[in-house]
Amino acid sequence: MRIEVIEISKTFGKFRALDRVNLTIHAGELVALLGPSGSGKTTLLRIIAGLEAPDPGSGRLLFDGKDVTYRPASQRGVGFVFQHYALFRHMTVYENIAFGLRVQRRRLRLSPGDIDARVRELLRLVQLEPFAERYPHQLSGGQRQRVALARALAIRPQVLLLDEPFGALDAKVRRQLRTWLRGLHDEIGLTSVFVTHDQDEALELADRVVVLNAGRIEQVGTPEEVYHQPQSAFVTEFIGTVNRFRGIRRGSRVEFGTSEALSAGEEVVVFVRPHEFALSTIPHKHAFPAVVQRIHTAGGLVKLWLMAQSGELFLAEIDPHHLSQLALAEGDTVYVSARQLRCFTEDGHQYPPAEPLRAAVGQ
Ligand SMILES: Nc1ncnc2c1ncn2[C@@H]1O[C@H](COP(=O)(O)OP(=O)(O)OP(=O)(O)O)[C@@H](O)[C@H]1O
Repeated sequence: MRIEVIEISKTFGKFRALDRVNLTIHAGELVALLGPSGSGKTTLLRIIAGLEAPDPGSGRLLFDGKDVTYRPASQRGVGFVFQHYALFRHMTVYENIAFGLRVQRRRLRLSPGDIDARVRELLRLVQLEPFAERYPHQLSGGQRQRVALARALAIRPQVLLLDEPFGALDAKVRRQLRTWLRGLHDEIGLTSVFVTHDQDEALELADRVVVLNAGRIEQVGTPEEVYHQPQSAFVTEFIGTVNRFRGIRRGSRVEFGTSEALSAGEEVVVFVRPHEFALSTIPHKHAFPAVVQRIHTAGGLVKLWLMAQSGELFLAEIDPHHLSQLALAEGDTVYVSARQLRCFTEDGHQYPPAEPLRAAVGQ
């Protein structure tokens, strides 16, 4: 099922939770809605579900080209899973999954034999066959969330909507369920949309990531695109770890990290990811000096907290072998250049790619 969101806005009182949102989700895609708290992720998901209506006359929602903007949720063929699994406590796993099938309109309702076959198939799909007769309180959080998924899938929806589906679970179970959900999505060929504020979850799981900020879409792209080619200062800072510097741009040259009075030019914001720095113990033209504040060696990469002469504290990551070559200790001076940087105007706009920046740093 292809989902098209066209110019949709949503206002609560005077507050605009969604501001003219446009988005196409292709059939079979797994898409993440990612953004900080209050950015409008849940509101957008609820509008797609039919649990919330967009502002009257504000826009349209199409499913496979058909206008469903005002179609009730029960007639959209969508399955939902929410953060708090909301299973029926007095029903077994089996009954929870069967519930949606038993209450379907008579015209659509399956025979008892077919309902049983469908529930058994779902129990197998979510790997809970041995737990069919248990009650929700006898299950772990991850198992309960899989029951919620089976229940959502029982009506054979073409669209699966998930709101922070793993939010209440611990990190290890979350990771397991993520991998499992990806497999399930591919196996049954659904179109799935899930809300998360966890960037790792979005980047690992989704085909495409929609980054929301204050009710607007900042960027839509594959995980690689939003990570490696962020199109705004917001996306650059929101996805992955990044250092932010004040800088001055003159043509294709950018200066930052220096205490010298910055030469005349346009004030810009410069972002460099920790692994994009090159460190040297020898001064050179494109490097600025910084003092090593702390060295953390636990983990695959060494983390170095450095202080530039400008007073800006920043993080560099290098491999342990490189650290031993540099023989750095806390308090030493190191010369820093950036292999790659991203540069934005003060109001968050990126320079057009037509004007490539030389990776020039320092004085
Ligand atoms: N029913 C409502 N009445 C008034 N304001 C609302 C309502 N629902 C949402 N909002 C407001 O709209 C904004 C967007 O809310 P939404 O739940 O979509 O954000 P979110 O990105 O999902 O956030 P979170 O990650 O915290 O769940 C928030 O500022 C929220 O307070």
